[in-house]
Amino acid sequence: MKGLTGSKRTVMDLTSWVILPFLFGSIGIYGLFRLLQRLRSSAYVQDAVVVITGATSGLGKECAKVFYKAGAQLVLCGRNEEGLKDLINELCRIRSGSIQFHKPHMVIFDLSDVEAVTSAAEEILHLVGKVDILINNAGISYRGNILNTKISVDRMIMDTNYFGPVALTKALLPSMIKNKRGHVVAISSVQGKISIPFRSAYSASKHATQAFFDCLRAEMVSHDIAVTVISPGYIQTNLSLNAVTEDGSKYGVMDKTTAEGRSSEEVAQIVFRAVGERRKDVLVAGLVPTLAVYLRALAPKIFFSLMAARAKKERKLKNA
Ligand SMILES: NC(=O)C1=CN([C@@H]2O[C@H](COP(=O)(O)OP(=O)(O)OC[C@H]3O[C@@H](n4cnc5c(N)ncnc54)[C@H](OP(=O)(O)O)[C@@H]3O)[C@@H](O)[C@H]2O)C=CC1
Ligand SMILES: CCCCCCCCCCCCCCCC(=O)OCC(=O)COP(=O)(O)O
Repeated sequence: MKGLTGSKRTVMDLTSWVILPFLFGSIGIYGLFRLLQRLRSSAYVQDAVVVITGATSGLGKECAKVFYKAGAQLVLCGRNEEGLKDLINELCRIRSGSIQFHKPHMVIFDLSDVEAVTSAAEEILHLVGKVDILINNAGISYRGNILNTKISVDRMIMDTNYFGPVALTKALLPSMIKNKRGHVVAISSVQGKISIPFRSAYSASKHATQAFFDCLRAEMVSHDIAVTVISPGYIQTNLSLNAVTEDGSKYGVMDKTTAEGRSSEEVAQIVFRAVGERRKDVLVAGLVPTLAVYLRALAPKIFFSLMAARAKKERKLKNA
């Protein structure tokens, strides 16, 4: 320390005795906090009966893998029997460490058919007796101009993305309440918080989803049933390929936005953590979509002008 001036020595003393211990201490406490949170999440999911809709592809399939590896008893739902069988075979090939795995069940039904949904709920309860966590993930997107879109297309999107999950949730809630344990998850979208041009039916279905499950959360507090709404931005899945157009035909294009989205593995991990932490509302988006959500709430006039400009630009590109 010879040759150091008094003020330099004070700065060094402050760094070694106050700032560094505080920094390392904080990192250590944060690390411990995260570890405890992870252990709590794992304990919450282990041996829990988890129903996942839309498990045949994309985010649903990845959620199935994450929850299976955490020891959940899965009920995988979808329309495609072969796809579900392949997934079950893939899961059963995963080697177990210390966690006891459960062989998944599958239930096949079309979410856009409310009667089929009600029978499926009965089948689920018959198979596993109870449901601890319901993940309403299945969904379909849309591309089109409101003026040219058949009302049957609007209905089909609402049936699949809104009425189907609502019917399934209503059919399973009484058993959750009876068991005094339950958690309902809705996979919505950034488009459940803001509407963008040429997505009317999809965006409307996701806004309705947000509203319904926000209401459910409040009504279920007295029954101790948790409700989580997750609103992701673009994810690399088949969503745009499977989207429907104005006349109900398949869009069949892998959009650049979808291809450049987050990986479904990453989003499935976020879903897992959000469920384990009993989060209420989770926006999984980058800076621009997040700012757009705030802009819609705080300065709607600016947001509407931006959307009008976006519609004009997209229309021009289409007609070019
Ligand atoms: N990809 C993205 O950019 C984003 C996706 N999301 C949401 O994530 C969720 C999952 O979509 P994602 O994985 O991306 O897309 P995918 O198209 O890859 O998966 C959609 C799943 O929903 C199922 N499904 C569709 N229609 C029905 C129906 N009528 N009855 C039963 N199941 C049906 C599909 O089953 P089948 O194999 O039978 O067609 C499939 O398993 C959706 O709710 C979507 O809105 C939210 C934000 C962004
Ligand atoms: C203060 C600066 C604010 C800047 C705001 C600018 C407004 C920019 C608009 C951003 C729009 C983001 C849209 C994101 C949409 C999205 O992530 O959707 C997820 C999906 O569900 C995808 O479905 P799709 O079928 O549309 O591929």
